[in-house]
Amino acid sequence: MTGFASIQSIPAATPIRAVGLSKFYGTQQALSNVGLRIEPGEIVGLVGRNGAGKSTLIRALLGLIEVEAGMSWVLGEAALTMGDDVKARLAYVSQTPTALEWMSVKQMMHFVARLYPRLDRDYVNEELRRAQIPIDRKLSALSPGERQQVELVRALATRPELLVLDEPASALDPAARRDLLRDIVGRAGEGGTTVLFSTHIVSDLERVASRILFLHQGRLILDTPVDDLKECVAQVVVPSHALSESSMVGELHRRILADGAISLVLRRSPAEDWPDFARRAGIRTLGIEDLFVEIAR
Ligand SMILES: Nc1ncnc2c1ncn2[C@@H]1O[C@H](COP(=O)(O)OP(=O)(O)OP(=O)(O)O)[C@@H](O)[C@H]1O
Repeated sequence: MTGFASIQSIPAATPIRAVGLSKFYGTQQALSNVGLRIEPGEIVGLVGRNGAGKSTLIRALLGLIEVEAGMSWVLGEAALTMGDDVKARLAYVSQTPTALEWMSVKQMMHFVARLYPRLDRDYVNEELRRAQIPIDRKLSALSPGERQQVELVRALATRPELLVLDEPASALDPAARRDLLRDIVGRAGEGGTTVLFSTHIVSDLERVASRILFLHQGRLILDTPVDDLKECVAQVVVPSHALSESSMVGELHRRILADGAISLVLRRSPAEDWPDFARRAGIRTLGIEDLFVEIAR
């Protein structure tokens, strides 16, 4: 009984944790000192412009690439030396899946079933039938959308504790995308699966993510619950003489407008008020898409 009680009180391992991740490709810095922590059951959306470093971050978090600085842990284990037991609790779908291309869909699923005893074959059969995937066709002969669906079915069928998806919906049609999002929400809600996914599709984020990570030029400039975004991130436009050149506390982004004024994107904590100068200038709240566009300019 004592043993049972103590097992119950052990906290679940943090699905993802990272400190100080920095990555260079040659002289180009793709990640700059990124730290984060994702808790069990969260659905976290990772956004940022093309080339912002999203895929690099995902690969670094999972220990699929080496980094110049920092470290990450997956389900409590150092990512670079993750054991098979942890790998079996994790499912990852890359942006452009290329593995096992010479196999048919059916052969690939049989192969995966041998590696993952937890693979839910009924789910595989049902989902492949529902998506009308030609299961005798080679993976290399599928359309990009079909290929992406097969990978997602494979990943979801292993009933992972942690699901990491890099641009999972990029090749999917609206119906397939809706099914995927429904599945993700269902898994997180009922099954307690933790989900990290990158996307450019802002409406997908708004529909399913509980938290948003905004990556810009390799830096994690925003990490916030989606519900706090409207309250805590805003744009103000101020005359250039009103600001010093150095960036201020809570400043996420600044740019000079055609008339010389400065557009600032600011962040505050829910407990704080906006600074006086910002309230005087006028606060414009930003949705995810507005924020994306403002920072992308
Ligand atoms: N293998 C590589 N060699 C050199 N540079 C790379 C490599 N992989 C990525 N990069 C560069 O690192 C930066 C980040 O790339 P990454 O693929 O992580 O961005 P991303 O945010 O996923 O982009 P996208 O939204 O277009 O998929 C880019 O400037 C990219 O050109």
